[in-house]
Amino acid sequence: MNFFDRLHDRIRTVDSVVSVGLDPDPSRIPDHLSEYDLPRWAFNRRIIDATHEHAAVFKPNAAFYEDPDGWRALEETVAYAHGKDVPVLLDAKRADIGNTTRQYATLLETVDAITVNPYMGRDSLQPFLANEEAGVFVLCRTSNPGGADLQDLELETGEPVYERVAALADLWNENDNVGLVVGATNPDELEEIREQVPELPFLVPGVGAQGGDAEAAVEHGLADGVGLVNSSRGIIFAGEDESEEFAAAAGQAAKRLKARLNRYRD
Ligand SMILES: O=c1ccn([C@@H]2O[C@H](COP(=O)(O)O)[C@@H](O)[C@H]2O)c(=O)[nH]1
Repeated sequence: MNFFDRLHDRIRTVDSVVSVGLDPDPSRIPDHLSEYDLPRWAFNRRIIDATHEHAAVFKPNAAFYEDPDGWRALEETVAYAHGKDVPVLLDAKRADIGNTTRQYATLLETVDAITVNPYMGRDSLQPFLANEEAGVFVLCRTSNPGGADLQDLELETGEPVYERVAALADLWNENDNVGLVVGATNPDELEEIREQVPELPFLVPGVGAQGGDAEAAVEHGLADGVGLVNSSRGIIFAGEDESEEFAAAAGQAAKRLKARLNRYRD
């Protein structure tokens, strides 16, 4: 079954478009979890237990796992999320020349969807796009302030780079498996890009810790009800608590975000 069909079902089951970001910053993991072999996995397991009923997906960012223990923690995390029937979207922002990108695309044997970087063009994305079962989210207009440096540049046609990326992603969507990453910190661009590509689901990061616009994220992020609004630190570190209560705080934060976003869903 295609990723976006599975996502559609998951959104309906939990009545939620919340993407729970699993970014277990080692400097913020409660001290009492340091006694575990894999503290990041111990942390994630508790977060998953507390939040899964509000999660349309879990979104681990690869940056928090790129070391030997980290990859083990990620594997455990993905298997545990799948055990709770929650799809996993790896925020990896990959793509490279042919043989390298073919290797990157093997990540899709483990996770359900991935974020990719369009900077190197179509051939760098081909092995991801060819995977009909997986979701492929192309970075389009990112949530960080410096996203404007390149993405807002005007091409000779007058269109900004992010619009060209959206148009290309629409062309690349031959297997109905492509989405876009558009930040909630750019509500005008969100609206503009939604008008341009009405059928592509968006992953919208930037609500919560980055202060993005939750209403615009829902209003423009969803295509036929399918799309994701991500919060990472705003959920997983909601408690700032050294006791086991940190997980309960994360569960409450995920529930609150779900309710807030649902106010804007049709
Ligand atoms: O444009 C982008 C693309 C990706 N991200 C990632 O999403 C989360 C956001 O974390 P918060 O703690 O909710 O700010 C993180 O993994 C980013 O790398 C993004 O923020 N913006």
